[in-house]
Amino acid sequence: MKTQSSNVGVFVRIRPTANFSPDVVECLPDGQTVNIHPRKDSRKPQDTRKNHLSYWSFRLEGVLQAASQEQVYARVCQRVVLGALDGQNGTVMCYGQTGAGKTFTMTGSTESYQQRGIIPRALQEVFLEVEKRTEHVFSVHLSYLEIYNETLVDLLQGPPRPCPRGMVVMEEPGGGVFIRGLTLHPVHNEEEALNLLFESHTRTLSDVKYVTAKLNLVDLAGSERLEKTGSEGQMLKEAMYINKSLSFLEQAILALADRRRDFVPFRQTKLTHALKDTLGGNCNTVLVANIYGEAAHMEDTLSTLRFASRMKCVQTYAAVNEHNGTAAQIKKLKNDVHMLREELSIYTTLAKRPSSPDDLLSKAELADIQSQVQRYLEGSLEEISVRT
Ligand SMILES: Nc1ncnc2c1ncn2[C@@H]1O[C@H](COP(=O)(O)OP(=O)(O)OP(=O)(O)O)[C@@H](O)[C@H]1O
Repeated sequence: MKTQSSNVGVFVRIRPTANFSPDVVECLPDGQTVNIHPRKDSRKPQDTRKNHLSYWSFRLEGVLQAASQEQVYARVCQRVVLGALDGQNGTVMCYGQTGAGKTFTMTGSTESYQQRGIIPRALQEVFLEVEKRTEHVFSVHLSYLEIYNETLVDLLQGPPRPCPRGMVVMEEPGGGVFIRGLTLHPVHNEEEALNLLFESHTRTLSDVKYVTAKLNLVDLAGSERLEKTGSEGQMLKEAMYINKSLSFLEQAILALADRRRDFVPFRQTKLTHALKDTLGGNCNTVLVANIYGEAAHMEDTLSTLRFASRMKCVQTYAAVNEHNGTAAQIKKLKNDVHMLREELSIYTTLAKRPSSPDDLLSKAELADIQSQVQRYLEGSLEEISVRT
């Protein structure tokens, strides 16, 4: 399997607001660096120490300031979608404080067509590509999962009809994950698929191999610190769960970014468990860190950018998920049968016995050979032994 190793692509997108503070959030002309300068507090004495860090600098793959939805899609998501159509898993994820523009980036606004976000654009691109790539047959499936207070919720399952065994994050051999019980809906065009997350599978007819890929489009909950939310009751419970899963996400990312750590705590929450192959696994992963460019939000902006720079150190290993199709398996079995027949005829020739095994072998011997052949084809027997 051809594996491509790369670091998570990290972008920062600044929500355009009336009170943008260029003296606090400084975007360098390289289009990749954002410097955060602490606000000058006139009540505090100025720090005159030499070498005192006077600002924080973050270098990312791109700083998206005043970028249109089209530009954001092209920079952040297009290559991930095209990778998925070639058989590589992909994830695009938005992280940031409440109101900083995660949903706007991921889903977009319904106000105008130009304002549509990554999900509808990705769906459009998938179906345009499916039409273009006529040499392949594609099947696209879509599911929509919400993780709410550590409970997995299938948003496409209609009226409450929970999966009899409940939904569970399951690990596959090879490090992948899937959600058992999450419904996969076949979709045939953009309209059927809009506003939903999706999984795409491609199957090649002419070739004997086919590839599969899943594409995760993730809108995370707001990342602000709990004490700031000032919530009570159910809202407090929600905020606590959000805080818990985002801090476990941060722990997993810290462990992944540290090459000396050989254990990564993925199973602590549903979020990190479900994103296991996205973070450090077989996946092309991109993060958009959504921030406000306002002085009043500097603390949250800093914590979002710190998270983003840790994410930058995480390496993933995207591989084309190639499988042998049923046709290939049938062809292989036919070949095996052919080879076995030839082998058998060589044995009989060598023993100068009549060419038909029926003349040579007793019923029990024949049954034994047939059973050996069957087990050989199934892979449970390495060698066939024939009496000569
Ligand atoms: N780049 C942008 N251009 C125009 N409007 C934006 C942009 N980013 C965000 N907004 C607007 O700001 C508001 C808040 O954005 P959004 O709902 O996307 O925040 P969020 O980060 O998803 O918040 P939450 O954590 O509550 O889900 C929305 O009205 C959205 O339309």
